[in-house]
Amino acid sequence: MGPYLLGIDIGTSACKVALFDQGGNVISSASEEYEVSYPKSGWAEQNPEDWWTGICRGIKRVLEQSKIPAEQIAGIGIDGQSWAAVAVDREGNVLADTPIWMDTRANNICKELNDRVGEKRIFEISGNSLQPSYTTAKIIWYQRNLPQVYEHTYKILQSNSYIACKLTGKMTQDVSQGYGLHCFDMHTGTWNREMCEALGIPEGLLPEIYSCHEVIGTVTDHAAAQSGLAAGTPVVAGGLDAACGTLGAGVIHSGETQEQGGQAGGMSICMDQYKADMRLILGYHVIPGLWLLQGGTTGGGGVMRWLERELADYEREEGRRCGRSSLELFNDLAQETAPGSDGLIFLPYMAGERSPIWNPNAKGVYYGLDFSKTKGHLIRAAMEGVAMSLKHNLEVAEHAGAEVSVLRAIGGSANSLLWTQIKSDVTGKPIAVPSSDTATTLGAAILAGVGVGIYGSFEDAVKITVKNKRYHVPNQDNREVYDRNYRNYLEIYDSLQIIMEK
Ligand SMILES: Nc1ncnc2c1ncn2[C@@H]1O[C@H](COP(=O)(O)OP(=O)(O)O)[C@@H](O)[C@H]1O
Ligand SMILES: O=C(CO)[C@@H](O)[C@H](O)COP(=O)(O)O
Repeated sequence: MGPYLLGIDIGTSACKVALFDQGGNVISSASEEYEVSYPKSGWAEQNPEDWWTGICRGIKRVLEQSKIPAEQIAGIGIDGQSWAAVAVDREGNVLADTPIWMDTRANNICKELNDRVGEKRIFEISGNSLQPSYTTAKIIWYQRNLPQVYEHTYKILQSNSYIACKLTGKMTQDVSQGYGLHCFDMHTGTWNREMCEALGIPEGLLPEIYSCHEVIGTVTDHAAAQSGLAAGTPVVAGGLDAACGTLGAGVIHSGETQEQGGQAGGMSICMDQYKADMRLILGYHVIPGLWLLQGGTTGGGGVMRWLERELADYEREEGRRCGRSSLELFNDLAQETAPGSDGLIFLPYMAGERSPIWNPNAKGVYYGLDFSKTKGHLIRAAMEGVAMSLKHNLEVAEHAGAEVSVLRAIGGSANSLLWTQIKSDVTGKPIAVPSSDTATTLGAAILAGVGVGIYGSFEDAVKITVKNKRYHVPNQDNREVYDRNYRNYLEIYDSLQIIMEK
């Protein structure tokens, strides 16, 4: 066993693999993209086998670039996107593409369960309102719509536990991903038999629950041959991407807050006491004894990814010529536009919206177009709209009693100085950027480091590994224009909601 730790992140747009030394420095890293398919309105699926293929490719690249023998890896941690429902048979074979966290196909099932079981009862046990994005109703959807899949389903896994299973052969459920299921008791961190029965989810489908840093097994010979890892390397249970990113950003004490800019946006407020709110999302942190009160939106970095896909033909070409990315050139265009985008306002509800409005029928909207508006306006307004959805969630959390001071940014969007500054200006909160591209994989690697005993505690691990890169302070000159736009942002949704429901 050597001195290195491997973090694996199953993001929505790509998987990332990063090799760290014990000081938290990235020795090498790789990212492998994959697709989300949207076969019908409200559906968003991925093939878990694509995650595994990407991860194997990523691990090989990381080992090759670093020239570090796989035997030198002391432990592996995996984090992943939330609320998948990976149906596997007894051998761990995937039986169907999984609906991911953006998928709202089970909306009617949620309505039915909320009526039958009772919204309040569900919320009191699970700490969350029952909504279609979560795993719960997706299982019932399989029961009703894919009986041939359901019949052969041995367990339902989450994204990280599926990859942990590919590596070790063990089927597990980590505590931080428990929040995807409303038969998970958020007070005790255990499955709740009574709620399993009420919701119609057989307890046998649910894997045994582990702490996120617990070693669940070691890399099998088969997985070693596929991935290039050394057989026998310890693997910990891992956790939710947002929670691992929270750890990797150094958010480990009550009152500290992570801001998230992956495909999804939002924030996670660390708490040492149970505090739930129907409009937000409650889960366990990857650190025992702590909870995260989260705002989780559907539009984060994904909004920019969509704009880039649709509008960046010129910037891609130009970027190749000048050695910059199309997203960097997009940032330049947005920078040329005035704060407030001259009144252009964007609602980032690109796959319905999760917290705090929970409306699967919500739509993305540009309001305020006229002939003077440019591509720069479209980009900047999109950045501002995502920042306003963050502000909306923060306001609800603060109203519910949470205290938020500094935000610590994670995810690809934090690569953009402009976007991070906009988020700071719009929310009025300072934002520290610890290590934008690697916070999530670092969190996963820290779990492995604590699990195999390299770090004596999470506190020690964070002190040693987490570094600050930048600090953004709200610019008071922009306060008035952003406050005005935010009021309009809320009003535009209120006015359009009735049309969105049709
Ligand atoms: N320079 C940049 N400017 C704006 N957005 C960026 C930049 N770099 C990356 N992003 C955004 O980051 C997102 C990817 O973040 P990441 O944390 O890797 O997401 P995920 O974990 O969901 O796959 C992309 O959707 C992209 O829009
Ligand atoms: O639901 C959450 C966190 O609670 C989302 O953040 C998803 O887990 C997606 O993460 P990214 O792929 O956007 O990083």
